[in-house]
Amino acid sequence: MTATVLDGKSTASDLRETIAEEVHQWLEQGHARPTLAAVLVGDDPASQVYVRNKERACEKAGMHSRLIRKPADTTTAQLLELLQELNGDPAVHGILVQLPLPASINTQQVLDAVSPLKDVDAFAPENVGLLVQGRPRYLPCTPHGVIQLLVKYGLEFAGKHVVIVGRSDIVGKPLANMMVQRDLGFGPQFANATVTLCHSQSENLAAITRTADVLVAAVGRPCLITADMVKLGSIVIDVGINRVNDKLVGDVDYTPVSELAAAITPVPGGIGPLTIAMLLRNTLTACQLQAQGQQAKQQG
Ligand SMILES: Nc1nc(=O)c2c([nH]1)NC[C@@H]1CN(c3ccc(C(=O)N[C@@H](CCC(=O)O)C(=O)O)cc3)C=[N+]21
Ligand SMILES: [Mg+2]
Repeated sequence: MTATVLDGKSTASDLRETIAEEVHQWLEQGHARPTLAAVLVGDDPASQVYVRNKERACEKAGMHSRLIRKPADTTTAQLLELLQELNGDPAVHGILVQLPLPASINTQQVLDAVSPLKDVDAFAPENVGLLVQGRPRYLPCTPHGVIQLLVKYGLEFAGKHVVIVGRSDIVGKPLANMMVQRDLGFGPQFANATVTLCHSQSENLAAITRTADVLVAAVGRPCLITADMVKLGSIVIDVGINRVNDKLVGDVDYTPVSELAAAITPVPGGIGPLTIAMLLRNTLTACQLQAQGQQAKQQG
């Protein structure tokens, strides 16, 4: 078997076009231009690339992006002050604090300072709770991208065994929460999974992953998923982004696994571009929610 390669790049491009049209209509109705503020601390080269991609994607979709660069020696207190300003700025709708932050910074404290209404990463406890309860305000960008790609290719997963490797707050945990729901708006066939969430302490990892109908790798370790860990005819989603000798690779040993799987995502060109498209979606949603809030206040 040779796997279908799931094209995240073209799927993301289609989604961005749809979002751009919605932004256009939104502006025609006389609303404010959706604006994302991205906070980048220090000079991590990978973060520079992501943030630049996000900026470019925003502009192409008709949104504003405001990049706020801070030196690596910025203090936690200074970031808290910056976030208070952005929270209070009515021209800023979405706020993203690019991770990882320098080790000297209290990351949790900084993330907690982002207003839940502007939290386009869906990291805030309130937004995580709403998602767990099946009534999300924002869908987390990378997990949302995974589901959008499965929807695009008609790869239904209701009742299937989805095995996620990696329990991060940015991918593994929220994706598990999404896939287990009854319906998040993609239809019940793109929900209702039987989800197993694995991590570094899981015993017999390969025995579990071999039972996966859909296997998601989200750890950040090259070649973590080898062919012996994959069921014939399964769907393999590689969320890993690793730089090896200046080359970008995922967490999956791609060539041997692609000979077993029915469908597989490449790296690059898989989930990464979808993450950015879903960030644009959340920025538009943020702008719409804040316009509603303003209207409610005026009607008081
Ligand atoms: N607050 C926060 N939110 C994030 O969503 C967030 C973050 N911090 N920190 C870092 C991770 C990683 N991430 C990626 C986004 C796009 C690509 C992407 O577009 N990748 C391209 C290749 C890009 C390249 O060439 O480096 C691809 O896979 O084809 C990758 C990774 C978002 N993250
Ligand atoms: Mg820290």
